Amino acid sequence: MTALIETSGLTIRYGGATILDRVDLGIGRGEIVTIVGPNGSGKSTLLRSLLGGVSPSRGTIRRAPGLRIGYVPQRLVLDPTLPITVMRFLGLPTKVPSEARVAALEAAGVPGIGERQMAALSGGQFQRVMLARAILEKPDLLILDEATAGLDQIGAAAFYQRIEALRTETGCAILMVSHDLHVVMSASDRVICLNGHVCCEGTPEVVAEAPVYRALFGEGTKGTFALYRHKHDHEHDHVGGDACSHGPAEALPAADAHAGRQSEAAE
Ligand SMILES: Nc1ncnc2c1ncn2[C@@H]1O[C@H](COP(=O)(O)OP(=O)(O)OP(=O)(O)O)[C@@H](O)[C@H]1O
Repeated sequence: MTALIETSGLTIRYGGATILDRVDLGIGRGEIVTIVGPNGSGKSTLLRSLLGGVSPSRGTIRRAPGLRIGYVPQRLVLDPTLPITVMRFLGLPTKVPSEARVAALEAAGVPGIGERQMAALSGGQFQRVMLARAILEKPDLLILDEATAGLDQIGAAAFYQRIEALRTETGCAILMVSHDLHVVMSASDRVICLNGHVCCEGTPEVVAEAPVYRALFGEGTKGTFALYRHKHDHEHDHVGGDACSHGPAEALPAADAHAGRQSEAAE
């Protein structure tokens, strides 16, 4: 299986500053990948470059032909005085049949709020509407930039649960930036720790134990993730599961983990 999107030696410079340095990354079909990293480590820049908004200074980004990407931004500020219903919002900027908009709201876990005013939504409902908007793209890859920022723990857990269900229902891959180093969705097949370059990657458990992750985030996180979990009544195809075979001290070589995943995922 080839990756949906793949970067090779991706380097982004703004002026004289190197923001991303030779990042190699690949997202396979149906994978859930979470990016963590300190403020200013280049997470949003990486997403922007994958979305095509920033051109590489060096290196390449390869997208599978016809790749459809849905994007849930970090925040979208709407004029609170603007009277616009959820249904109308979902019809902008391109006209979408109302049945599709209703179905997207259902898939996002907020059926029946179509006639509500956007300005009257709670933070969690607003993010679900943004998710519905991304779902309308029928994405192969859903990219979320700190989509649970501002949600409380229960709201974030419910949001993650919906994301995981979406992957199961549609088979789309998920790439998300987590705003909270303590809380990473446990369904992540892979966590990538970014600090201008890929520091380490692997399953959430492996990254949480990686010395480089602990060195980067220190005692502030007690060196661990508080993983969001919920009961599973089904099995996941953990394409990144090869990283489990590495002991904690072996979680450093990001490129190796990626290569292992690629070969395991090969059909
Ligand atoms: N358009 C730009 N021009 C110049 N510098 C930029 C630009 N966009 C981002 N940067 C710089 O690139 C670095 C990485 O920013 P980025 O927003 O990608 O980090 P981040 O990891 O998403 O941060 P945060 O966790 O705070 O959201 C920062 O130092 C930022 O100031």
